[in-house]
Amino acid sequence: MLGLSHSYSTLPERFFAQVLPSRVADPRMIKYNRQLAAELGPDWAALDDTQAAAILAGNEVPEGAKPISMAYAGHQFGSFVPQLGDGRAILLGEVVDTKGVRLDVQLKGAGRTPYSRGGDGRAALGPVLREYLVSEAMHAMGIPTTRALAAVMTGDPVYREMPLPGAVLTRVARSHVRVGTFQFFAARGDTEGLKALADYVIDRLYPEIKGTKNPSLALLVAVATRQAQLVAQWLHIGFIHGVMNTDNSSISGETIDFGPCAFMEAYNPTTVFSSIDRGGRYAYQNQPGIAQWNMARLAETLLPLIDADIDKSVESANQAVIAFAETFNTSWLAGMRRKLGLRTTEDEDKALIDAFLNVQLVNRADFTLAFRRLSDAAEGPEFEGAFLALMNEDRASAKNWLASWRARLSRETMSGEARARAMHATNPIYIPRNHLIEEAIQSATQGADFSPFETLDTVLSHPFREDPDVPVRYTLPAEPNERVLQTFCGT
Ligand SMILES: Nc1ncnc2c1ncn2[C@@H]1O[C@H](COP(=O)(O)OP(=O)(O)OP(=O)(O)O)[C@@H](O)[C@H]1O
Ligand SMILES: [Mg+2]
Repeated sequence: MLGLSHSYSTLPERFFAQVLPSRVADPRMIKYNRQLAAELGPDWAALDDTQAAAILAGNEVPEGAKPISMAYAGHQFGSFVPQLGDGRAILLGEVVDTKGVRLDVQLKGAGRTPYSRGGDGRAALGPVLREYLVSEAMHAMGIPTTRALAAVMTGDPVYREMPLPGAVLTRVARSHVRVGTFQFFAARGDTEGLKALADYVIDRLYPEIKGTKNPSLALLVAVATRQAQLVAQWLHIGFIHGVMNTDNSSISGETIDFGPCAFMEAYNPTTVFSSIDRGGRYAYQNQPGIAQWNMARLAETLLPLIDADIDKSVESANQAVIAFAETFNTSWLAGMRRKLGLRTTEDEDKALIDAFLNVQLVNRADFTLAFRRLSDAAEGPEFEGAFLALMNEDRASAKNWLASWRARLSRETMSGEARARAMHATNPIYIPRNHLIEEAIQSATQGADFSPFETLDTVLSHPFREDPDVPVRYTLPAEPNERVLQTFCGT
């Protein structure tokens, strides 16, 4: 008994399709996330790898499961597609975890569904490993995200440009409802459906809103707030989502869909990796604007629920969308102050931060290491060596900036040691660097060797604690010959 329950399938039938996972040839566990399994409950923790593989590859439908795929729509690269839905994802059910939080347990890559359109319903091993590693790394860095409970090999090939090993990822989320789920009903003029969906997510994700004067407006404000905070956190660690379509924008405010995501190394705000993002729509610096655009699309769907008077509705919704910018700016600035070791606030801090980013830009410095080695330097000027070694193009600019930073620090009361500790707890040393992920994927795909994946997963589980036993290459940007210039959408 895995304690599966089913709140989403109490919604009207048009919200989802009942569908069973397709059988696979030879399920084999790559990695069962036992820590997360324990959070789901003792029955999940008690599964051995073979039992878990059979269930999480979809071959054995556990007692109490009622598998469904969810309907949704979405704007993809700005164009509206009225009918998407889980084309390869199947929700086994929900579990109330040991902390009392209701979580979706969903198989991604579990076979065709009524929403598959032309697709095969499957996932290749590479994207499954990428999603596992990056989503768990995000979690370890304290960023709201879907989690990875398991990666299982199916024993069946999937055909992309070539045959590749197939795999299934088990994803755990506070909810898989997306902006695109609201759009699905709005596009059909289905106000009743919208109301039922809004009530559902308020009940499950935003219970504090229940009983307020205008719950639909409060919902918009709450989602926009979480999205603004989320994207600020992405920018703080150099994360580029890569495919911020409205169907990949979560109502719970979790990071979802790690298809073409990647981390920026040398700081450059125009960085793009995704092979399908040719216009750079989802570049690093565009992410807040795009998230706000996505919130405008959510706002449009909620208009009929906000006020019977459409003008009033538009006015309130507009304000909520405009407020996104302020929430984002506040979150971004607060996080950047933490990254610089500042506790107090001064008006010129934004300029100090921008100047630091500019020093990184002109020096083509690694964004992650620049902040980490600055954290080391917080102990005192004698620890500046490693920081300055990153600044090879215009070291004078880095030295000047350090002087202005130290002048700013002199107006704070924290000791250098305490500041270094605080900065080390917010500036990661280990991030999922693209070439390390690629290396893990290559050796798993080509040589069935999962040890680089295992090692990387372990290293990424302690992003803020530098471990002298971990080889230094896990902290370094790619060498020119290792550089990954593109990531490919995981379909
Ligand atoms: N191999 C596939 N077979 C069928 N449908 C697919 C496949 N890959 C993607 N899709 C569908 O195409 C749409 C957009 O794909 P996208 O890459 O955003 O999603 P995804 O990575 O499958 O899923 P998610 O957003 O759930 O992480 C979704 O409706 C998705 O279910
Ligand atoms: Mg998606």
